[in-house]
This record gives sequence, C-alpha cells and structure tokens, in this order.
Amino acid sequence: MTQQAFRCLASPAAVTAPDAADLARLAARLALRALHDELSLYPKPGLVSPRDAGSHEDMDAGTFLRSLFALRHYYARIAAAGWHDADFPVLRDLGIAAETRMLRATGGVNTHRGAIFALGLLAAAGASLWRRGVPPDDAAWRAEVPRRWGRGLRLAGAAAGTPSHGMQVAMRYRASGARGEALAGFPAVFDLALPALRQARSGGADWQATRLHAFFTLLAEVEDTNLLYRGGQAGLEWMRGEARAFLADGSVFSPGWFARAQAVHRQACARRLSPGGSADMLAAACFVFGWQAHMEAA
Ligand SMILES: CC(C)(COP(=O)(O)OP(=O)(O)OC[C@H]1O[C@@H](n2cnc3c(N)ncnc32)[C@H](O[C@H]2O[C@H](COP(=O)(O)OP(=O)(O)OP(=O)(O)O)[C@@H](O)[C@H]2O)[C@@H]1O)[C@@H](O)C(=O)NCCC(=O)NCCS
Ligand SMILES: Nc1ncnc2[nH]cnc12
Repeated sequence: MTQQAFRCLASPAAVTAPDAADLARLAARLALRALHDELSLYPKPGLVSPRDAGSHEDMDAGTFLRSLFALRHYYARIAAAGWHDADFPVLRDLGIAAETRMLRATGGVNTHRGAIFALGLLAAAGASLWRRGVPPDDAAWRAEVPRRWGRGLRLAGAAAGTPSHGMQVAMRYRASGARGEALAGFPAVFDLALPALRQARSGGADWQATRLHAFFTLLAEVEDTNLLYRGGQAGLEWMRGEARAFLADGSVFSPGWFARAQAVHRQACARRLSPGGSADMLAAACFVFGWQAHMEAA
C-alpha cells in the first residue's frame, strides 16, 4: 500500500466502522491461512501435518482443523480491539475466551494456545498501525507489541492453579517462552523466519520449500519450551543441531532436501519431541508475510 493510501486511512474521516470491519475480516482471513500454512507443511520434525500425527497420540490434522474453525471469529475480534487501541486486559480476555473455544472444539487438547497468543497480539498490532497510517514494515510492527502492551504482558505473570508447561520450564531452565518472545518484539518472527521466507522466495523456491526453509531456520535457534518440556536441554540441543546441519547442507537449495528433512522428522518422532512453539512462530511469520504482501499489492 502506498504512503498516500496510508495517509488517507489515517485521516479522521477514514477512521470509520466499515474500515475497522474490513480490516478485522482481512486479519481473520490471513491468520487462518497462516495457521493452515503451518499445519499443511510436511515434513515438520515431530509435528502434526495431514501426512501423520508426528510425536502426538492425542491429536491429528483433523483436531487442528476443528481448532482452526473455532478460532475464525477470534482474530477478527482481536484485530478490531487493536484498531480501537484496547488495553491489555481486553486482549487477554479475548485470548482466554478463544482458548476456551479451542479446547471445546478439540475435546480438551491444546492445539493452538501459542498461536492464539502470538498471532492475536500481532493482529492487534497490525490493526493499530493501519488505523494510525503507519506502514506495517518490520521495524514498526516489532516495536508495537512491547510498546503498547508490554506493561500488561509483564504484569500478567503467573496465573493461579497448576503451572503451565511453559511456567514449569521457565522455572527449571530460565526460558522466557511465548511471553518473552512477545516482550522482545518477536525476534523469532522478524529476525529468523521472515528473512528466511523472503530469501527462499527470492531464490525461486516454491511455497512448500519456502516454509520448510523458514521452519528449519527457526528450529536452529528458538528456545522452544515444548522441546524443553518433553526433552529437556538435551532435546532442545539435539533439535537445534539437526536443524543447523540441515541448513549447513544447503537447506532446500540443495538436492535431496525433502528426504533429509523427512529423516529428521522420523528421528524427532522416535524421540517424542514436538517443537510446537517453533510451529507457532512459523504461522506468525506467514501471517506477517501475507499481510505485508497484501498491503504491497493494494
Ligand atoms: C502467555 C501464555 C501463552 C501462557 O504461556 P505459558 O508461558 O504459561 O506457557 P504454556 O501454557 O505452556 O503455553 C505457551 C505456548 O507458547 C508456545 N511456545 C513455546 N515456546 C515458544 C517460544 N519460544 N516462542 C513462542 N511461543 C512458544 C507453545 O505453543 C504450542 O504448544 C502448544 C502445545 O503445548 P503443550 O500443551 O504444552 O504441549 P503438548 O505437547 O500437548 O503437551 P504434552 O503432550 O507434552 O504433555 C500448542 O498450543 C502450540 O501452540 C507453548 O505451549 C498464555 O497461555 C496466556 O497468557 N494466554 C492468555 C490469553 C491470550 O492468548 N491472550 C492473547 C493476547 S494477550
Ligand atoms: N502442527 C503442529 N503439531 C503439533 N503441535 C503444534 N503446535 C502448533 N502447531 C502444531
């Protein structure tokens, strides 16, 4: 989208309900597409895809599709809240309600908690930028979540009741997990996955290879609390080592990449490892990538 179009959207006359509704619908469509881009990618080490259930016994691609369907209104709502400059408790309550709908749709299985959190915050931030006429480039977007909702995120801290897997891992390994990622302005999205998506795209890779390159780039670096919870530090380091070796061997730009990625997937399944946090970061990067491409084309 051109600077001129942004200035027009930023003018008081342009800040009308139909614009907010259009943006909310767009955010929801792009978020669901991004979640589908993540789910449909194969091979992803240890993760669920339409081909198999990876390291999981309690869910498959059908579970994820039901979860996706249950989240269809959530991303529109949280984008609209971001447009209207909602405070952190409003976003948090929308996220908690979405978690409840997800768990109802999946029979109690946690498919998308991390994605509800990360893509929800990014959708709210993108909508806020749009309303103010700020082009949604990486620098503006990554600054928006900590700037607007950082205090709420820091104060949200630990909830009462049984500590989540993320909290258990935070205590044991000092890993900052999903909340730390948001507070730092999503470095996994903006420093790792997005540059990798762009590199693969400009190198002529198709969409499957592009996502796979971005996913292994994430696996090589992200401190994924799901890997720590199931596999400890050794599990996290094993996954990072495999991903780094895959990238050093030429990633998707050298022949045989599919078989090499599939071999890592099979080994991750044998170890029962599942990098769910990295999967969420891939979906978040696909979401930003899709949004920016949409704005470029508009
Ligand atoms: C802030 C919350 C997201 C709470 O997070 P908390 O730190 O308490 O930890 P978890 O409840 O464990 O959830 C965090 C999920 O975030 C993903 N994640 C992990 N590492 C990272 C990372 N480095 N960066 C970003 N994101 C990360 C990950 O999500 C995926 O895993 C989920 C499955 O997890 P789990 O059930 O533990 O795994 P299983 O394999 O099923 O368990 P076992 O079989 O091993 O027993 C899956 O959903 C993926 O999405 C982490 O799990 C949050 O809960 C919160 O505050 N929510 C409020 C509402 C909200 O979202 N608001 C929106 C805007 S404010
Ligand atoms: N495809 C996937 N498989 C398992 N856990 C996940 N968490 C997010 N996406 C996932």
